Amino acid sequence: MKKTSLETRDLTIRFGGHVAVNAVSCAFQAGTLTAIVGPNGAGKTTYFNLISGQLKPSAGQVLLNGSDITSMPASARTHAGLGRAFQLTSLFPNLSVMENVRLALQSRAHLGLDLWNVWNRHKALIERAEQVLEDVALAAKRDAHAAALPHGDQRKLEVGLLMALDPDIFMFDEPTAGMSVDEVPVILDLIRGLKKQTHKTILLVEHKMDVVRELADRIIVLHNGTLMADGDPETVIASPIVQQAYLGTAPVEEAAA
Ligand SMILES: Nc1ncnc2c1ncn2[C@@H]1O[C@H](COP(=O)(O)OP(=O)(O)OP(=O)(O)O)[C@@H](O)[C@H]1O
Repeated sequence: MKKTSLETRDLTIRFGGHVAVNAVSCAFQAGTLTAIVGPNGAGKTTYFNLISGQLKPSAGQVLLNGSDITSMPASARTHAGLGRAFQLTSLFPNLSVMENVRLALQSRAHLGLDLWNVWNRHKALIERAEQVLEDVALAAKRDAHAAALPHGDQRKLEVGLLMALDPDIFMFDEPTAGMSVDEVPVILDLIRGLKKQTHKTILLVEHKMDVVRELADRIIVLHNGTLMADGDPETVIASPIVQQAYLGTAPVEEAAA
């Protein structure tokens, strides 16, 4: 039995009269990549925002390793091991690619004051930063300002920063959106690599069904903020709700009946 690392219980948020996430109860396990799918406006990003602490729920709870973190701020959740790729605009656009990765690594390492130790760890940190840049295929652009990178490279850097933080729980929100076809495999390879670390929990919001089909161990479907399906990829992809949402067959209400 795999260990539950993250759980939401009856998680709900209302914007005025609109219920964007509606009583979603779901447990996520270490060693499992769960894909979250659903039509545009289904509530996927809002659900992520509630988990990572960018939004406060109207009702319900978020639990991390069994502890209630519903009122914990986003930064404390990151320190507790919940990692999400953030938009670069909120990071350090005027620093180089390398400096951004080093800062992410440093914030994780909590360097102390023992100078010898600082030097040794500093060396290890530089090596690790080099590795992260290799992994996201940005080594050649290490000195470029983050803000000057083309969109696809910025997305790769976001993922690189997340890798540098090395959280227990990885949250990816459409990590390959807007990337060119030759950039996509870099990100998919990284996620494949993460899956081999069986103590990691991975959540992936993704529209591309071929990516979902290949990577997911489990799929959950959100529709109008409600959890509509949950199961192994084959079963969920074949379900009427997914067929309708992605392939435009019978209307959902009919299909779900
Ligand atoms: N801050 C907000 N204020 C009001 N309504 C919001 C807010 N954030 C999201 N919504 C609404 O909540 C619903 C869910 O939006 P969300 O972005 O979570 O959907 P999504 O499944 O991620 O969609 P997409 O696949 O298009 O990214 C939408 O109807 C959206 O308009």
